[in-house]
Amino acid sequence: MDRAAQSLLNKLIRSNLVNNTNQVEVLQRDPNSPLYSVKTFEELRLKPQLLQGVYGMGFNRPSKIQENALPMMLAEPPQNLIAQSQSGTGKTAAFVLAMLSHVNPTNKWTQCLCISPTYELALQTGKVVEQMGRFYPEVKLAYAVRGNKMERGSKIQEQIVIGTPGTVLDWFLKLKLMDPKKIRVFVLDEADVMIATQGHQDQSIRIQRMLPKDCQMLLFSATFEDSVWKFAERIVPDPNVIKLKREEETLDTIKQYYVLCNNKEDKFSALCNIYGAITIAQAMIFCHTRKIASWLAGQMSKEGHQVALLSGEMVIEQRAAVIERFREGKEKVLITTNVCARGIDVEQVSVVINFDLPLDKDGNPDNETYLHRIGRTGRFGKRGLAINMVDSDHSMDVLKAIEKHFNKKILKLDTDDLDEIEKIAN
Ligand SMILES: Nc1ncnc2c1ncn2[C@@H]1O[C@H](COP(=O)(O)OP(=O)(O)OP(=O)(O)O)[C@@H](O)[C@H]1O
Repeated sequence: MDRAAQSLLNKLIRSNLVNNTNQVEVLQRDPNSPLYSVKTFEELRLKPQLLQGVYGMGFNRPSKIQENALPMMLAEPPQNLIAQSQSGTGKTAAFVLAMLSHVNPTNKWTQCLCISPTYELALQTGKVVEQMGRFYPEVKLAYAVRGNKMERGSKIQEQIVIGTPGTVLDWFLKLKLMDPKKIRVFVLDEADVMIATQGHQDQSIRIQRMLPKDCQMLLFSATFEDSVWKFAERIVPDPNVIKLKREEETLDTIKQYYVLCNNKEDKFSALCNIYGAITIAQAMIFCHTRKIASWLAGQMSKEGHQVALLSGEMVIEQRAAVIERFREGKEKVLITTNVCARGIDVEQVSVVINFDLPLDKDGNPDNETYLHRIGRTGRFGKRGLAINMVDSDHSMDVLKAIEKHFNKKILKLDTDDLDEIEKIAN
């Protein structure tokens, strides 16, 4: 699954703010100006209509990233900002609030422009604008996305435009629907997804160059590799920078076991043996390929074990529905592949089963994915259980390598010893 699809999926399944106790790191453009952060939305002196919108969305107080980002974004004169924090920490809500605050509704032209990597992501952001601006109906929103046919030369009256880079360029240059010189706030969302497409990267830079020097530039990203950082610096001159430090994932509270099997069928029977024990809580089962995942799901169902399958063949909406059912506890066991499950946080998962051990594309042990998979159990001090299925000398080597890498013992488990398993699962 590509990054844009992953990001969209994350948005569709997220029902609330990602729980976060991490520190925020702030690098100010002008270190002499006092650092200003807010603990309440009132302190921001938002327009009453917007404060109403914020509370209407069920937000009580600013999230970690919003505490620092909002005062900077709403400052006079406007400040440029690069903000990085993992998805679901409130970035979209923050820049939407900034756009809505800076708009002058009596001016019937585009003043705020936000670009997103895909059509679907642009629509998701638009929804947030609509929700948050619910009590501010004078402010209008237009979507610069493919399929939104516009007549050449007709001027856009909407104050906020959200779109994809190609269509935005067309609206500026070919169709002359808006005047780049009148843009006051420019937002580039999901920079890490944006640069995954070379064309988008070039288009974004072209757009940025057309904007006035004093236009406020804001850039957001969930990750911050060097390439994203380089791109960010080209888009945002003299930036303030806000980063959310990532939570360290550890394996301390997770008990790890392995089960010795001969082949895939053997692994399947071992799984059936422990099904009863693992369904005391919720479990995720990881397979190496879609094919194995659907085979396993089929076999489990035939045996009368209820399982859900999350697979790459499904469209985003179907995947979101499966994850939603799992999250609600309607499904106890979710069978999936690596790719599908990246970034999905389901807090109540307490058992992770590696039906296949994680390998990178060269077939070597993939420690990072291992941590990622089993790190989702044992969160917030809860205890977790990881069971690895080993079915060849090679997979035993992989297991040993993982054990060595994390310097944590992975114990042998006998799946015929039901008493033992019950004890562990409890
Ligand atoms: N201050 C807040 N209080 C409560 N909920 C909030 C707050 N800010 C945002 N949320 C909610 O948290 C969820 C994630 O927020 P948001 O989409 O803004 O995160 P994000 O960092 O932009 O994520 P992504 O990287 O996927 O774009 C949304 O459901 C949003 O409505």
